[in-house]
Amino acid sequence: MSHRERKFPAGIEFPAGIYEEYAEILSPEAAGFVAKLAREFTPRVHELLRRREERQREFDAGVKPDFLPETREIREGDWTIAPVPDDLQDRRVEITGPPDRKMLINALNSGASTYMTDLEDANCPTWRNMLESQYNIRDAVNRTITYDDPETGRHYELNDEVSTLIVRPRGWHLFEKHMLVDGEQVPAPLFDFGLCFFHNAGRLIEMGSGPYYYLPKMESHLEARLWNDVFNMAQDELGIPRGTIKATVLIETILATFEMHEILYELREHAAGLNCGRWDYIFSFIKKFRNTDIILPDRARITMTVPFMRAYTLLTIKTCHRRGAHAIGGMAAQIPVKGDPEQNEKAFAAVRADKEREAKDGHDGTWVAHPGMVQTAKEVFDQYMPQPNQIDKKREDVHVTAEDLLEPPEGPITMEGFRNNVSVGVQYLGAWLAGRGAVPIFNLMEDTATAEISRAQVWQWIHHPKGILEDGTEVTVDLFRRVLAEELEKIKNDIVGPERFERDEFGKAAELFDRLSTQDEFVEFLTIPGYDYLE
Ligand SMILES: CC(=O)SCCNC(=O)CCNC(=O)[C@H](O)C(C)(C)COP(=O)(O)OP(=O)(O)OC[C@H]1O[C@@H](n2cnc3c(N)ncnc32)[C@H](O)[C@@H]1OP(=O)(O)O
Ligand SMILES: O=CC(=O)O
Ligand SMILES: [Mg+2]
Repeated sequence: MSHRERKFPAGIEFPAGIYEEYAEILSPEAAGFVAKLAREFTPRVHELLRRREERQREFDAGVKPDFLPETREIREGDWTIAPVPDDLQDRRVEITGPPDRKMLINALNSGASTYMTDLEDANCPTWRNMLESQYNIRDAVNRTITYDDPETGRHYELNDEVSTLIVRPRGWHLFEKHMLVDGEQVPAPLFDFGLCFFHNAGRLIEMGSGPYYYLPKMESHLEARLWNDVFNMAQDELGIPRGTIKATVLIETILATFEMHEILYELREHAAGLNCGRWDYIFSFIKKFRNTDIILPDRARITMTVPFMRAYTLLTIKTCHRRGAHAIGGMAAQIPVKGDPEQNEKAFAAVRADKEREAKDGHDGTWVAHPGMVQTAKEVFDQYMPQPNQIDKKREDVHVTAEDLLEPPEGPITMEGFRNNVSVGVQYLGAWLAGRGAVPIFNLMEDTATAEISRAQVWQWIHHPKGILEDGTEVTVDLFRRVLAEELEKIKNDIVGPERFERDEFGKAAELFDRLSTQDEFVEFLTIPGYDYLE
């Protein structure tokens, strides 16, 4: 039946229609469920986004974030989160990736403890991608997913033992323009979570697992409260007991770091831990303080061992363990390097070192971007964490102040760093506009969060009086445009080749990157203007 003949509850529209092959995903019942969530919660989403703008105005005026006086009792009180199910107890290696059919199968078969399938940083939100992802996830949950690669002839299917599935919906700042409820775009997280929960929660529970999520890019405990209310309503609607959903929150904004106890408290019936989303965290740090004195050096110098990043991860571990929650580490961007044994060895050594630091610090697990890295991360955690998790390592020796969290690392801005940001930024946008949300660039995994760092630095260095290269050259719009033109030539001739250069629409990517970098107002998320370019 075509979607036009199907009867949707009043007030629901799909302005671009529905691809017939994914029609079951947007059944009238599923769409009605999403619409209920949207009617109930859309006004609160807008209110919380306005609050983000207000706080930004405060930072622009010189106010520094701090721990909240009004929630002191929560920080000082003795409470823990509700127990987590067995299949979330041991999370030593978590693989992530977009819900592409082949990658879903490969990730679930990878030997990682869990797999976070990503509708967010690793995914480009075209209408087709959003529906196909839901379709693929549903097939994976039902264990019916298969894939036959037309290029290699290889057949893919799930092993008997697979990783525990966790889904990451988009963040509160995005709206799904292809579904309207009473004329308003549906908040993207409600669309993603709503469909996923509606189609899969019952089956997951039947199979002895549960509806598990990762929640991205939150900036306050009030945003966590909103998620908690969404979960309660969703569970009530489907007759699933409250507390069945388990959600891990990414601490990946500088503001969320000041409210970690509060976030866990709001979600205490549904919380499954916190994760150090390091790439968005760096982006958020640059973004929030862009109009202040704080300016960060080259992206390559902002490592996990600089003091403010260490302060953040150690405080996350201490906070989680006090509340009986898992503290998951983050993503090292290195992936296996094909055809270059020396670079390959370096990539593995970098991942090993990163995971060793995390395991020794007390993290209860970590992220990898590629199946080839699962074994390395597992070996490290097996060595330092023979038990399922190390929540009993309370890290009471850790003392982190607001000043520690806000101390920017020293270091130069170099021409090499500037060029790298320009090249990575435009290469990523080229891929993203062509529908791919995660790509290898210069032997590193790049996704929305890492690309945001590159383009935010370019904007800040152009607009900030301290945006001066170590050789004394001032970073200006003219310099940016010259470097962009030169980097585009290199990309076309030496990196992707003229054919992919055309196909991936580098013309549009350069136009968008120029806009993001040179316009006076900083764009909050590149995906917002980027979305206007998608069908
Ligand atoms: C900041 C953050 O938010 S981090 C979390 C979000 N980011 C991510 O999840 C990125 C995940 N990683 C990826 O998407 C990919 O690894 C990329 C794009 C970086 C590289 O992918 P490719 O170029 O395809 O890598 P490569 O060619 O080495 O892949 C080899 C095999 O591993 C598979 N593979 C690679 N990465 C993954 C993954 N993350 N999950 C599942 N399978 C994967 C490929 O599909 C391929 O399978 P095949 O041998 O059956 O054909
Ligand atoms: O989502 C993870 C991050 O590092 O950003
Ligand atoms: Mg992120």
